[in-house]
Amino acid sequence: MSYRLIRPLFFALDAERAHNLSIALLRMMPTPAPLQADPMLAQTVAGIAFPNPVGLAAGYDKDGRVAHKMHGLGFGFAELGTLTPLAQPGNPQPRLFRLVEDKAVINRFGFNNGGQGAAADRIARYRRPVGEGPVIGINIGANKEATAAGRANADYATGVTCMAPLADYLTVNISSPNTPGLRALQGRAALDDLLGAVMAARPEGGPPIFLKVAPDLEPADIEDIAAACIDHRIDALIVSNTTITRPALQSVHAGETGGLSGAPLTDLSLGKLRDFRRLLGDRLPLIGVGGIANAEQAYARIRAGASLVQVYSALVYEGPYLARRINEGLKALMARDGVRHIGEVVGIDA
Ligand SMILES: Cc1cc2nc3c(=O)[nH]c(=O)nc-3n(C[C@H](O)[C@H](O)[C@H](O)COP(=O)(O)O)c2cc1C
Repeated sequence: MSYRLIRPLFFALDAERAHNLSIALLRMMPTPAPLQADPMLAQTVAGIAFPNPVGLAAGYDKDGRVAHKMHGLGFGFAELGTLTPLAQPGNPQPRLFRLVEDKAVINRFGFNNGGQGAAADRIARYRRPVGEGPVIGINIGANKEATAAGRANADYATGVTCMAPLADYLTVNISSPNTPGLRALQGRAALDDLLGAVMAARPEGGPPIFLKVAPDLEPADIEDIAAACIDHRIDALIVSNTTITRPALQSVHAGETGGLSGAPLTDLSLGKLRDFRRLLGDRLPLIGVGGIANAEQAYARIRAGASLVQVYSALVYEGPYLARRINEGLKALMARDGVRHIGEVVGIDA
C-alpha cells in the first residue's frame, strides 16, 4: 500500500504513539534475507563492507528491536540506540513533535531506553557474524545521573565493554541536546579524557569507534574535535545530531524545547560536514546526517565529503521505502554524471 494513503492515519496519532506503532509493525515483518551489495554503491568504510551508503540514523530503534529488519527496506546499515548502561525513562511526555509544515521534528526524549543489558540480550538473538548479516551500529550514551555527577566517561567505557561484541561499529554520542551537560563533552579537554577512556575500553580486535557531533559548533570547536579524532584514532565522524537553534519555522510546535531535525537542518548539517572535510581531507571518513530527504540531497552530501549518509526525520514524511528510493536515485544521478562507483565522488565538491 502506498505510504501516502497510510500517512494520515499515522499523523492522526500522537507522534510518539505513531512511532511505537511503526516499530510494532516492523517487528511483525519476517526477517528479510541479507541485502546484496550493489556494485555501484557498495563501499568499505572503516573496514566494514557497506552494501549501500544509506543508513538508518540513531534514535528510531533505541532498544534494538528492529535494526535487523531495516535492510529489508533498502537500508545499507542501521544504527540502534542511544543506549545507556542503565535503563531510564527519559523526559515526561509529550516529548516528540511533528512540524508538518516544516517537514521537521522536534524531540526531547532524553535517552529513554531499556538499558544496555536488555538490549544486548535482544541483539545477541539476531546478530550474525560480520559480513553474514546486516551492518549494525550501536550508539552509546551516558545516563542522566552519571552525566550530572561528572561520571559520563565511565558510562561510555561501560557502553564500549558491554556492546562491542555485538556491534559492527560503535558510535559515541556526545551531541544529544536533551541530557544536560552532555554536549559539554565536545570541548577539547573533556573530549580528550572521554576518547582516552573509550579507546582504553575497546577490546583487542573490537569494532571501529565513530563519534557523533552536534551541528551547533563554532569554528574553534570544529578544529578541536577534528584534532581529537585524529589524536585518538577515531574511525569515523558522524555529522550531525539535531540542532537547538530555530531557523525560521512555520509550525505551531516551533517553540517546543528539544532538538530540531528534518528539512530545516539540511543546510546547517551540510555546512558543518564541509567544515570538517576542509580540516580533515580524507584522513577520516565522514557520515552525513541531517535533513536528507531525497537522492539529490544524499548525493550532495556525498560529494561534499560524506562516505555514507543516514536518515531519520524524512521517513516520517516520505515513508518506509525512502532508503530504496534514495539508492535508486543515486544510481540515476551517477549514470547522468558518468560515475561508475560512488567512491569516485566522495568529497569531489569539498
Ligand atoms: C525522535 C528522534 C530521536 C533521536 N534520538 C537520537 C538518539 O537517541 N541518539 C542519537 O545519536 N541521535 C538521535 N537522533 C538524531 C538523529 O539520529 C539524526 O542525527 C538527526 O535527527 C538528524 O537527521 P534527520 O534530519 O534525518 O532526522 C534522534 C532524532 C529524532 C528525530
